[in-house]
Amino acid sequence: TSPCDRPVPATAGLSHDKWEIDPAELMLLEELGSGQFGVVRRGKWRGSIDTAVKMMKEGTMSEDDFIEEAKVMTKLQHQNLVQLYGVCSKHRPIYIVTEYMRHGSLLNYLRRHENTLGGNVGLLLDMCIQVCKGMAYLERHNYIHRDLAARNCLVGSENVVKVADFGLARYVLDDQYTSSGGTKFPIKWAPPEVLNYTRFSSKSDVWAYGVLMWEVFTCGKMPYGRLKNTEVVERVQRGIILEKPKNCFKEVYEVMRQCWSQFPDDRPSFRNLKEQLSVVSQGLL
Ligand SMILES: CS(=O)(=O)c1ccc(C(=O)Nc2cccc(-c3cn4ccnc4c(Nc4ccc(C(=O)N5CCOCC5)cc4)n3)c2)cc1
Repeated sequence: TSPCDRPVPATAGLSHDKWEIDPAELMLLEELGSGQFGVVRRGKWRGSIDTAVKMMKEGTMSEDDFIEEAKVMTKLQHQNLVQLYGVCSKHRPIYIVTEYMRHGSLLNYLRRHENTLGGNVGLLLDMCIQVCKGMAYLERHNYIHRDLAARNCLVGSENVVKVADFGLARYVLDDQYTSSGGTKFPIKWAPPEVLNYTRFSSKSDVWAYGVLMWEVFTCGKMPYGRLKNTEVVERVQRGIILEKPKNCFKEVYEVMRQCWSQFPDDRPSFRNLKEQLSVVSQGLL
């Protein structure tokens, strides 16, 4: 066959996929935790940038689809979203590299600091408002989280709280986690339309946000206590909602109740929640 006589485009080889991180620029440090998805370690990127590196165990996620989505996720930038720096996808396991949050998950932080946080309603409300701001940004970009909960938010210095792993749930392969009948499905954070039809939307994120507010004001209690998933589904479908936490102002509980309206359209948007919560915050403090 005749050699290709087309000129080589000037950009050939220069296409630095900016969401692709060179593992040689990453120095892996101590383990931060692990789960069925693999291990998370602290890392230094380009010598000085603190990162968290999620090393995704093979078979836990549909990697090619995730890598494609990573291009979009790196563009989602907000002070209350854990920034995705990029991925190392040229080897297995793939690495998901994000900004580092030094105090770990919001859930563990609430439980560890219950004695100091419990009485500080202003701080608890501020944490809720920070999560709401991150979620309002995702809502504005028509981006659905699908697994909003205190365990999926992270705490940094000066009580900064950020939303993590937005959209990641779509790529988890474990159908115990993805199907609403599965043992790992987050039933206690799901509204009726997700339980019945797996219909996710920003309004199903708002329902989950109401449960996150309850987690914050109970300093990390398990919603519905030790009730079995089937019992929770039955209650949610009958319109029974979580009770008001002890040290929670009724104005704050009123916001949670709105998030738990049976019909998605009756729930506020995150944009509206942000306004309501700042009025409540000014009124109470
Ligand atoms: C449902 S799923 O899609 O399969 C899924 C499941 C799990 C995950 C996931 O990322 N999990 C996970 C597990 C462990 C650490 C992370 C994890 C992710 N991060 C992203 C940014 N920063 C962090 C971070 N920071 C931590 C964690 C723990 C400590 C710590 O040791 N502390 C003790 C002393 O006091 C301070 C805190 C410190 C910083 N931990 C994330 C993501 C997706």
